[in-house]
Amino acid sequence: MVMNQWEEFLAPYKQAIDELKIKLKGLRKQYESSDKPSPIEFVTGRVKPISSIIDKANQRNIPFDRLREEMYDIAGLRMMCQFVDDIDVVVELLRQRQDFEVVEERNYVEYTKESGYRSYHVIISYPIETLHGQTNILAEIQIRTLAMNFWATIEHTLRYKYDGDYPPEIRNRLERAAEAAFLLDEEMSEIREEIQEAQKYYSRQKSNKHKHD
Ligand SMILES: Nc1nc2c(ncn2[C@@H]2O[C@H](COP(=O)(O)OP(=O)(O)OP(=O)(O)O)[C@@H](O)[C@H]2O)c(=O)[nH]1
Ligand SMILES: Nc1ncnc2c1ncn2[C@@H]1O[C@H](COP(=O)(O)OP(=O)(O)OP(=O)(O)O)[C@@H](O)[C@H]1O
Repeated sequence: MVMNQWEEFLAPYKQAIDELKIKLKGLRKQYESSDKPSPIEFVTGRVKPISSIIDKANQRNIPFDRLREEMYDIAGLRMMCQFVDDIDVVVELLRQRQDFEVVEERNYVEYTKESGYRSYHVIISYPIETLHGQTNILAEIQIRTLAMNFWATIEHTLRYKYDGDYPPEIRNRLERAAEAAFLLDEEMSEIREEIQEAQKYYSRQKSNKHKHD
């Protein structure tokens, strides 16, 4: 594919990411204006870089004319949560939406990957309105806690450096870090109510202060 063919191919994915970021960030805003604590801490999204699409297509033998059907992470979003239990709440919110359809779920929270990776993945089919009519694209939403995200971000960077083939010392440290992230999530869950009371108190103080400013 030449450059403007890529641009044309990626346009609906860019549009999907722009729309979905607004929609999913909107969920957090709705929680903020209610008195319920938000299960969503923050949302990010990206369109997969062209070089990464080409590498993955080559590794998996995916012909370019099958990319829309077979590569489901060209549009990718992440929803970060404070607590492990929030992940289920977010997944349920996604399942109940009318503006897209959940086509697959992968539970790497319960079934941790061998690398130590934990996250809940939801693949959706999302309708995009274009000049040529409606088209459905696949997008991947990764839902994870802040601790899971910290580990995965560091591991992703190292994976690039070592091409997934870690020296034993690094492998060992990554395993211990995954264990530490797991324990951190457990500890935070134990003091969840305490934390949420404090957050409620803090946001009440903040809004009182604004009223008096
Ligand atoms: N940092 C990190 N991220 C991972 C790992 N495994 C999966 N992911 C993330 O999850 C995405 C999808 O992973 P999977 O559900 O395993 O999909 P897959 O097609 O079997 O494998 P990938 O080649 O990793 O896309 C990846 O593109 C990464 O963003 C991991 O071990 N470490
Ligand atoms: N679903 C997602 N939401 C937000 N960011 C993502 C998502 N998936 C990957 N990213 C980020 O996008 C950047 C480029 O990702 P890229 O697609 O090359 O990585 P990857 O997910 O590891 O890919 P691959 O599956 O091809 O190994 C990285 O910083 C990665 O962390």
